[in-house]
Amino acid sequence: MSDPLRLGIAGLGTVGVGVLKILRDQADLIAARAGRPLVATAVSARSRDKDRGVDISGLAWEDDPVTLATRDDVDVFVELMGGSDGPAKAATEAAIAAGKDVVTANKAMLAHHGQALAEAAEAAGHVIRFEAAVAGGIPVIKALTEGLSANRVLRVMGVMNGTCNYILTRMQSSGLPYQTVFEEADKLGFLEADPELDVGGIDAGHKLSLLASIAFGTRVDFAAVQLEGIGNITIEDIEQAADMGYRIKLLGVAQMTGRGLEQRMQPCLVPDSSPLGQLEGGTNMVVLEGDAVGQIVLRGAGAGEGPTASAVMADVIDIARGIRLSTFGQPAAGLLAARGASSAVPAPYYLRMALMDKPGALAKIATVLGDNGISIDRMRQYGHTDTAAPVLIVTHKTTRAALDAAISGMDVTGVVAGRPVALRIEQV
Ligand SMILES: NC(=O)C1=CN([C@@H]2O[C@H](COP(=O)(O)OP(=O)(O)OC[C@H]3O[C@@H](n4cnc5c(N)ncnc54)[C@H](O)[C@@H]3O)[C@@H](O)[C@H]2O)C=CC1
Ligand SMILES: N[C@@H](CC=O)C(=O)O
Ligand code: NA
Repeated sequence: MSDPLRLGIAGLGTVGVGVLKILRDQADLIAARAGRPLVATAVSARSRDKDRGVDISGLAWEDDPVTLATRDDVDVFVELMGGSDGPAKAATEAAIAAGKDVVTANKAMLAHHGQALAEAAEAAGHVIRFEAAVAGGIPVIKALTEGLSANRVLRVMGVMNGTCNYILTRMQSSGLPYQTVFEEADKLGFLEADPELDVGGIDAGHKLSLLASIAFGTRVDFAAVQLEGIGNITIEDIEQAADMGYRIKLLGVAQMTGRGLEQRMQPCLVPDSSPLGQLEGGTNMVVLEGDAVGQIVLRGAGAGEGPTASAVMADVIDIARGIRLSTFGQPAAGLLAARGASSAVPAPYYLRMALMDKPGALAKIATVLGDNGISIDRMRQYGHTDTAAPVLIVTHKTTRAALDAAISGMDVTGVVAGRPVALRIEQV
C-alpha cells in the first residue's frame, strides 16, 4: 500500500470532530477504498484543552491555522473553521502557496473568494474540493461534476438551508407564529451564530451561487443572487397557501435564460404533493435538471456532524485516489462572468394584502393589476374586520418587474394598508 495521505485539520467544531471520528472509526475501510491510509497529523482550533470526545493527544497542535496549513507533514489542508475572510481565507491561501490540496466546508468563503482561490490552486497544480459546503452530506457537487458531466444543465433548484425548512414546516404543523418557532430553533441550537445568515437566505444563497457556477460553467457570482429571507412569512401566509394546495419553502433556483443567468433564493409556493413540498424539518433537497438525463432529486441531511464529515471525507478520499477535478468542474481561469438576469422567467404569484373597507377598493386593485398586464387567476376575501378586508389574489404568469410596478401602483390608490406580500409560485 502507498504512503499515508497526511491531513492538517483547522477547526475542531461540529464538522472537524466528525472528520476525526470517521478517520478513527473507519480507518481500514477508507484505506482499502483509497488505496492508502489517511491520517490526521496536525490540528488547530481556538481552544486546545476542550473535551471534544475525540483524542487529539497524538496529533501536532498549531495555534495558528496558517502555520498548520504550511507544515511539511501536511499534504491536504482541511479547512473547517468557517467565515468568509479572516483565518479561513488566509490559511487556505497559505496552503495553496505551500503546495497543498485543500478540502473545505466553507460556503461563505467560496461564495466570496472561490474564483480567486480556484485560479490560484489550479495555476499551482492543486485542487480545492468542497462537497460539504453545499447541502452537507448530499453528494450534489459530485452529481453535477461527475454524474451529469455530459449534460447541459437546464435548472438547479432546491431547499438548501435546513434551519429555514425547519422553521417553515414547524409553523405549518404547529400553527405557531414565526417569532415563536424562530426562538424554538434557537434553543435547539439550529441557528448560525449570526441567524441572519440562515433566515435572511444568505447561507442558502452562498450554496446556490456555488452550484450555479458548476452547473452553468460561469464564475461564482453571489452578488447576483436575488435574496429574500423568510422573516416576513406569517402563519396566515402558510395557512392560506396550504388551503390552496401549496407549501412555502425557501427555494433556490438557478437557470440560464435568454437574458442571462437567473439566481434566486426566496420564499416560494410549491405544490404540496411535489417532492419539495413534502420536504419536512431540517432536511435538504436539490433538484437537478439536465437535457439528457431529465430530472434528478437528491434528498438528505444538509448539516450535522456525521453528514457533513461524510462529505469532507469523500473529497479527501478522492484526493487520495488521485482524482484531481477542477474546483468548479472545469478550469477556473476559463470560466466567464455570467450576465445576471433577475426573475426573467414569468410565474404566477400569490399576493396577499389588507384592503381598506371602501367602496370600489377591489376594483381599483384589479385595475392596477390590469394596467400592468397582470391577469387574475383566483381571488378571495376572508376574515373581514370593521376597517380592512384581507384579500388573496393568485395571478396568472407575470414577471417580478410587472408585479413590483403593480405593487407600487397599489400604494398610490390609498386602498391598501401596508405593503402586499408577494410570493412566487414555482413550477417544480
Ligand atoms: N455544522 C454543520 O452542520 C455544517 C457546517 N458547515 C461549514 O463547516 C465549517 C465548520 O462548521 P462547524 O464545525 O459547524 O463550526 P464550529 O463553530 O462548530 O467550529 C469551528 C471550529 O473552528 C475553530 N476556529 C475558529 N476560528 C479559528 C481560528 N482563528 N483559529 C483556529 N481555529 C479556529 C473553532 O475553535 C472551532 O473548533 C463552516 O464553514 C460551516 O459553514 C457546512 C455544512 C454543515
Ligand atoms: N445553517 C445551515 C447549516 C448547514 O449548512 C443550515 O441550516 O442548513
Ligand atoms: Na454536499
